[in-house]
Amino acid sequence: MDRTFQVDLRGVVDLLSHHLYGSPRVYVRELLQNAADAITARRATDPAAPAAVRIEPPELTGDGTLRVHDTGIGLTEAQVHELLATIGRSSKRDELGFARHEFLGQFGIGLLSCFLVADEIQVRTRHADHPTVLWTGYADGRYRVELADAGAQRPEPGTTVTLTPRRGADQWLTGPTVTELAGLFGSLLPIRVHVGEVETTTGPPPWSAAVGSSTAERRERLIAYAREVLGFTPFDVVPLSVPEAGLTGVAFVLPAPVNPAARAGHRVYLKRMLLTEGAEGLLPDWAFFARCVVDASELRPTASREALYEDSLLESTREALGDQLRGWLVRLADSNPLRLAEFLRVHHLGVKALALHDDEMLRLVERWWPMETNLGQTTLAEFRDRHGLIRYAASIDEFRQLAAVAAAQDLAVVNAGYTYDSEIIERLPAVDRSVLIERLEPSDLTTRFDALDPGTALALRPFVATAQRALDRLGCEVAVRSYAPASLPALYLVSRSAIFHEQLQSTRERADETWAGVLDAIAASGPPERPQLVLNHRNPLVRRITALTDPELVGLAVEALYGQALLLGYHPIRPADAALLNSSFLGLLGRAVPGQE
Ligand SMILES: Nc1ncnc2c1ncn2[C@@H]1O[C@H](COP(=O)(O)OP(=O)(O)OP(=O)(O)O)[C@@H](O)[C@H]1O
Repeated sequence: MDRTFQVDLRGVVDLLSHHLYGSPRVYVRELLQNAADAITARRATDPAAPAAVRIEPPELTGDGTLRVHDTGIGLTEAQVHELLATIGRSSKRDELGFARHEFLGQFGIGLLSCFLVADEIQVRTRHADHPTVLWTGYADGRYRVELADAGAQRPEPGTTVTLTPRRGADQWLTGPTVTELAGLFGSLLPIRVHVGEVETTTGPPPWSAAVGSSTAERRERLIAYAREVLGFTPFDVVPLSVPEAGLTGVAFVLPAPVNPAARAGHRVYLKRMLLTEGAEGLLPDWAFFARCVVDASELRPTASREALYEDSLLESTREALGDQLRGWLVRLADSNPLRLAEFLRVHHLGVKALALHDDEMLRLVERWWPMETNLGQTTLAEFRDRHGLIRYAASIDEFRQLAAVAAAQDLAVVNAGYTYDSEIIERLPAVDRSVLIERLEPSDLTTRFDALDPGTALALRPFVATAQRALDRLGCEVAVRSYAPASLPALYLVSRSAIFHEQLQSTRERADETWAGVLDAIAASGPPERPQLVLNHRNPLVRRITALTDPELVGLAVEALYGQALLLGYHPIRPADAALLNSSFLGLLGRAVPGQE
């Protein structure tokens, strides 16, 4: 024999309050929603019917209850039995069970949220000329349906919901709280809502065309709205519209940088009822510089009505909104580059992240974002115009090591060590094949240095041999060249393959046998170029050192130059380097300080 499920209402209410709804305050939203839907339903057949909701908090009812009156369609006795006695039953779905477009509700559980704050819910309702019906439900699952006495008939169609607060929940029903919640959730509703004498509806959304006669006025109004509701003065206001989702609204561009990883919360209304002040997933991740306030009629809520339901419509809406923000950026670049520069100063990380997969944004960054170079700040486009190609150092350390020396050789270099910069540069040729790029290889610099004349080179051979002996154990090659600036005595240059080999070596020392074997195989694939200490023959001190005859002093001096070049070039100091720095310093000090032990 088939049986029917029994429902433990207390269990369901517990589930709702602890696992579905974030706070008991949602009961106000659910009541407003039912009232608004009932009015919509009545007006579908009687467009001239009144459309008003009045909430009377306990301060006005005087008996400790809260009452919500609406001029909606009301329910017949049969409907009361059918709709109010079955959890999950709703009049707002079509024959196929789909949510009906014109209504806010769809799940058939909203009224239950009143049990979060009330022990008893009473619904007094009248549909058209039918008699007034009284339904009383209790938190323990009992309910009663009765017809009202002749003297207690409602004079007009509509519904009054009366809540008797549960112990400890009175604060959710007080006048000030209900006024605040009715304003929060329902301020944009297209019907008038009063709590006592106070109207909590404010008319159409502030971005709608009906508000403010001119665009400038509307903008001012929106800026004031952002200040009041979101707490900041926006950098700009971008109108949004996605007809497919029945969405209208605005994006407020934030005036200060935000952490791109921080989830952006948007204020979302569905059919003019506040869904949430912190919706996620409305904009693409890269658009973290904007906060939206939107109203949509086609997007769906999750059952808790506190978030947007992730479906293909939300996905295409997100894309459309992303396009609109991108369009705003491109327009700004064309119409007001100064303003764009200001925007980029604040939000360049977001724009750069976007440029990694968006050609238009890539061009925008190339044209407008000033990058650090060893010849001052310039945009990539200017740099390319001036130098024919984009030469860049891919890390900040590499740039620091080489910037001054490269500049002295008339070699312009972009510092592409900041987040996304080298990826952006490397992506440019894919979008515009005329763009030439070249990653600066530190060891390439030596090819720009002047060789010494053969006579000098020959005379320096003994010195180079002694110096080389001193640095052999550090795996470093010694060379003498002549280059600018003369003030720089020595430069330590490592090719990228040598850096890789060094990292491989230090991992090898810490690795277990299997892993070490793998690393050895990689290392065997090609002998690394050795790092070079390039002494500068134009430097007066270096000249004096090359003239020394005492091999011990030559060793100490070269070791000291090696250490100094490492430090100046921001190279990592290995234990062997640290020991050498120490011994060469003490050795030189020992030589410098006169006297016997
Ligand atoms: N004020 C009202 N006037 C007329 N009918 C109402 C009213 N409140 C509730 N109802 C009826 O009771 C049904 C159940 O209401 P309930 O709030 O539980 O669910 P819902 O509004 O249909 O969906 P949701 O769970 O999404 O709010 C509604 O579908 C509606 O038919």
